[in-house]
Amino acid sequence: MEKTASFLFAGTSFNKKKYADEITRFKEKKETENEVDYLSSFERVNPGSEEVTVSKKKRKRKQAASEAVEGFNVFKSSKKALVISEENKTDEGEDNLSKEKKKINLKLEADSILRKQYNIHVSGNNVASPLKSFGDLSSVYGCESYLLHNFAELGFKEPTPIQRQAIPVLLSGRECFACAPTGSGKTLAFVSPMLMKLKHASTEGVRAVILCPTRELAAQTTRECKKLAEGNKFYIKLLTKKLIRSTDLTKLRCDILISTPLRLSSAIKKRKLDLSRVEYLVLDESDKLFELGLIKQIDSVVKACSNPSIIRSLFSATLPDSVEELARTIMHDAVRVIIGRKNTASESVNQKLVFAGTEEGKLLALRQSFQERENVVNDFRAGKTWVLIATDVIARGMDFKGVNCVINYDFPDSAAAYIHRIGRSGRAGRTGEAITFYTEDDVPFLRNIANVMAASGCEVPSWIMALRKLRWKKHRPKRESILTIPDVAEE
Ligand SMILES: Nc1ncnc2c1ncn2[C@@H]1O[C@H](COP(=O)(O)OP(=O)(O)OP(=O)(O)O)[C@@H](O)[C@H]1O
Repeated sequence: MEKTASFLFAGTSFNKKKYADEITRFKEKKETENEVDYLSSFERVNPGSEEVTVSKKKRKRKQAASEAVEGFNVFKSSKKALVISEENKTDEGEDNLSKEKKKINLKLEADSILRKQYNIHVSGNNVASPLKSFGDLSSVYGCESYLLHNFAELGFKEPTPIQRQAIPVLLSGRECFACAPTGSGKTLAFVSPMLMKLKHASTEGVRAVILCPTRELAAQTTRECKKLAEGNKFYIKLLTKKLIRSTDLTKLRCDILISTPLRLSSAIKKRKLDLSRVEYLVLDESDKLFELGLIKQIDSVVKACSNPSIIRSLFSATLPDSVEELARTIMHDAVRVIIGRKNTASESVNQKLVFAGTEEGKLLALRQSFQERENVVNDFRAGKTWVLIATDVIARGMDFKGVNCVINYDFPDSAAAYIHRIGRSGRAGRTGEAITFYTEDDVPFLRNIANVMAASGCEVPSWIMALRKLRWKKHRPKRESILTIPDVAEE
């Protein structure tokens, strides 16, 4: 396993003279336009200063990344690239060579068009072609019919953009960093290639591991895996306390094991769970998993998955540069897949900011937002909508189909927290709404949310955009216990 930090973009030298026309075309769409970097820029603010600084290293890497856009470097540095050897310099050889070259160019062009159509941005060498349809899975990759049947049963007609690109990348045996909006079908994007590659049920040991930051998400992912694997006898297991107590983990036979980092790392340590045969490791909501509290456990899982040909992948709707840098130290020749603009909120969520003034004002504003919204009340009465009062524990990954509005009662702690919270609505192509209450205490941090809103096309008052960007600080509201039933005296 390599330990350098830069192999993702290694070998991306580029003949600028030769591809001058293409460079001009691609320059119109610089990498910086594709990535909204507020997540990383917050982390790069010098402590004690309010100015955002962009390091030289970052600029250099961005430059390298922008040169690794769809196709050109692929052609240039591909192992399959055409090398005119002495033997090939015969007429016949050159003829074959130019035919082959033409074929490759046509394929690259078709890939490029498809990626543009679905807002897919890739970096890396020899990136597999995006899927034109789910049908490509059987015609190109020999997918068994049960999986396509399951897609149809679940009502999935077309692959979503992340599925179009991440599935072929993983099927071609490459490691992958993937960043795509909330609710855009990332689960299927990492589960399907696993099912296709694992083919038949395990006879011994654990073959694939999916790590999720919360127990609720791990349970949901297990359900999704089982739905997709229906018709094939895979052993898909959620690592629960019960499983740990009732099973000899040294003999666990499992195709896909889903767990939270703490549970898995303790099973490795205390119950001698062997992960040396694991062929696939997915870190879902990877930026959360790479946060300080979990990093030790992730490290022990990554170490335990010692199979040298393991394929690791990272999926999230938010992927700060710091996480990519860290992940790059463990990943090999990874492909980076970004859908739309990196670290942006889902465009199908209509986001609003509501000034509530004070803590008490928030409760009033909450009540008002329901009194004003007759339809919502009617829908609620009819059981069409429901209210879920939640903390950040279910802010990530949870897929509740009926949720059409998220209210951020307390201001989120980070842009990532905001993006994931509001992403509980507006999923799988449906529209949603997000309302964020803010008080006087929150005003210094408003600009951070406003940036996310503006980047996903929502209107933001110009005075908010004129505020200074500030490093995000945790500032928990201080309040008495609250009642959702109005006081009689208030009426
Ligand atoms: N190809 C598809 N066509 C239609 N719906 C799909 C497709 N793939 C997945 N879905 C549905 O989209 C919804 C969201 O998928 P999923 O939970 O995987 O999103 P996600 O990208 O992981 O979101 P988050 O970042 O919030 O975790 C699910 O209800 C899933 O069943």
